[in-house]
Amino acid sequence: MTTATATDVLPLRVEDLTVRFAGLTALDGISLTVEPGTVHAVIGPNGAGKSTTFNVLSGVYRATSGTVHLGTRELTGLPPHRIAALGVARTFQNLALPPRTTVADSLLLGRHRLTRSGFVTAGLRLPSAVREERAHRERVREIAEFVGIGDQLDTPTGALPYGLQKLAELARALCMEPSVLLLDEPVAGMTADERRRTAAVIAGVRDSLGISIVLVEHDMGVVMRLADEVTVLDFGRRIAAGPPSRVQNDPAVIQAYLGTPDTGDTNEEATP
Ligand SMILES: Nc1ncnc2c1ncn2[C@@H]1O[C@H](COP(=O)(O)OP(=O)(O)OP(=O)(O)O)[C@@H](O)[C@H]1O
Repeated sequence: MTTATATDVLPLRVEDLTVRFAGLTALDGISLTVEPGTVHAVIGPNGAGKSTTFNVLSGVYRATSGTVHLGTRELTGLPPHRIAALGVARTFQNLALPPRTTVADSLLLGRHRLTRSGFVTAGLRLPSAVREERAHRERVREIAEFVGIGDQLDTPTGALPYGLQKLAELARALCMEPSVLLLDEPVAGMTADERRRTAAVIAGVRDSLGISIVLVEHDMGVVMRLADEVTVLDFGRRIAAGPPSRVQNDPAVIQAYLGTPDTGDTNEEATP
């Protein structure tokens, strides 16, 4: 499987990002840098602003102020398809693959922006279009094998177990040949086995492909094992940042997850 080289992957820089919705400040001056080839987790209690961060990075929401750059290229304000074309791919919290389409064809959809033959040449089955499609199918097979679903290429995605559907979605994002991958709760709803398997694939995407990953995830075990760097949000503000071991023991983070001691509002499972 082809790998990205250090020069292909640029840092993703978020600077002083603020997003307001009709009086509510969802993000309040957030800054973070995703270094090339690292996993950067964005965590925080419900409503902290994680999804809003993702939606700005992928162009779904517009920033009220602040900037996002990939290397020197400004992404702020670009529409989602332009951001994707610049190499920032995302997966969704909920399954988004067409259930009756085979895994192979679903992954081919991910290669749409890399397809050069127009649909007339493809429709006429010109040799150039046939060659191009064969090359894309070969790459789809490689990527499917990389995430461990190579023997499911002819299966309709809807017939796969849940964990494999999520991996197919990750594979579709990889089919865009991104340099940055935004993963929105990639292990949510999975069994322990599926979580382990998916975490290993994500580590492989970083270690073997050199792709940078922004990870929003509630499963603290997965975050602490995978992340090189963690940014913690609470009520739209960055309350801590650093390597997992440091963030895990930060009193502000513990307090944000547990609630203030005098409210008695505790949630042991969510403790980082
Ligand atoms: N489109 C929107 N319109 C209005 N308010 C929004 C919108 N999107 C998010 N918000 C608000 O912004 C705040 C941050 O929400 P966000 O979804 O980013 O949090 P989150 O950390 O992803 O939470 P969760 O873990 O529950 O998914 C919340 O108060 C939310 O209600």
